[in-house]
Amino acid sequence: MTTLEALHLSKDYPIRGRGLRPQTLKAVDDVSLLVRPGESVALVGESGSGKSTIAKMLIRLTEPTGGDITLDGERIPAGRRATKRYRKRVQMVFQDPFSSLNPSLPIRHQLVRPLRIHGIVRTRAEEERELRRLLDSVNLAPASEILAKYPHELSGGQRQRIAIARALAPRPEVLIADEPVSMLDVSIRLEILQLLDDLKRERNLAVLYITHDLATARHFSTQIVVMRHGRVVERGRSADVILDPVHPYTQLLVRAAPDPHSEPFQVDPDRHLGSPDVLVSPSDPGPADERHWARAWADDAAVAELLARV
Ligand SMILES: Nc1ncnc2c1ncn2[C@@H]1O[C@H](COP(=O)(O)OP(=O)(O)OP(=O)(O)O)[C@@H](O)[C@H]1O
Repeated sequence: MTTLEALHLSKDYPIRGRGLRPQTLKAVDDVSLLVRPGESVALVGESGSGKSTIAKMLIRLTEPTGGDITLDGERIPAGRRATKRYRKRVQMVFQDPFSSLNPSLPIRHQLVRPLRIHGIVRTRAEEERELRRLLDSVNLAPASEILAKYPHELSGGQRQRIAIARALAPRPEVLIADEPVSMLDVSIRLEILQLLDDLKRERNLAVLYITHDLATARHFSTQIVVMRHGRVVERGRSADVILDPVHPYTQLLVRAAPDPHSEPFQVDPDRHLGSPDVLVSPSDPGPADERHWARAWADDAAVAELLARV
């Protein structure tokens, strides 16, 4: 199975400065990461710290300014074919299931496409079998009903399950999950994170989990990497980073995190996750306004469309 490694990754964006001279923003500055099979690494940090830029570089949507990305120690050559082979192995789950699925296509179409593009199925019979297997793996049933639906006919949680099934379709070895539950209702966030965790174990996936949420980062990840202003300020075993943070910024994040022991946190009573800190704060940002959806749709849909093609 596959280990994903980022070595001294950096990304500069040109920005308009005050003077005439062009300036650059170091969105990511010398970041190294290692994600092993069967392991989840959480990338945490405040908004603008560079987490999504790292995800975009790792899925090869953005070219790094410097550094390398390797799979099992091998650098990925440039070019469309190599990118397609890479994306068969490294898949992404986006933040917003309301926008990452094409609203005008039935679910069947959205799942069949990656199966065909990556040569997973050859015959109609194989296609049907694989579609059912995919839906089964994300706990969605009955298959024939779900496959005939359009995204707007599904709930947010169901849509994110479909997005996860689509990411699993090429049978990837690495999954990048960029804030996979932050747009969902608080009541279903844990279910989706638990699903990702189960899939990681069953399929020995290497998972990079990008989040603002320290509690779920700790519970669902082996390692936590803390970013600030494009740089890694602290990393280590999840429990160590949360319980004994060394860097003042991590200490601040931990102090600012909602207290999982105080009301009104919610937990799914049917799940015994073994840790009181796997709770979700209802004060987290919920669904945003209409304009936000429109903007988010434009972004995520374009990216998901691009990934489906290559
Ligand atoms: N295409 C771009 N052009 C210029 N600047 C960009 C671009 N994309 C991101 N940035 C800047 O890079 C920095 C890092 O952004 P990034 O989206 O990676 O942060 P983030 O940690 O993922 O934030 P969030 O949690 O809000 O998604 C920010 O200052 C952002 O404004």
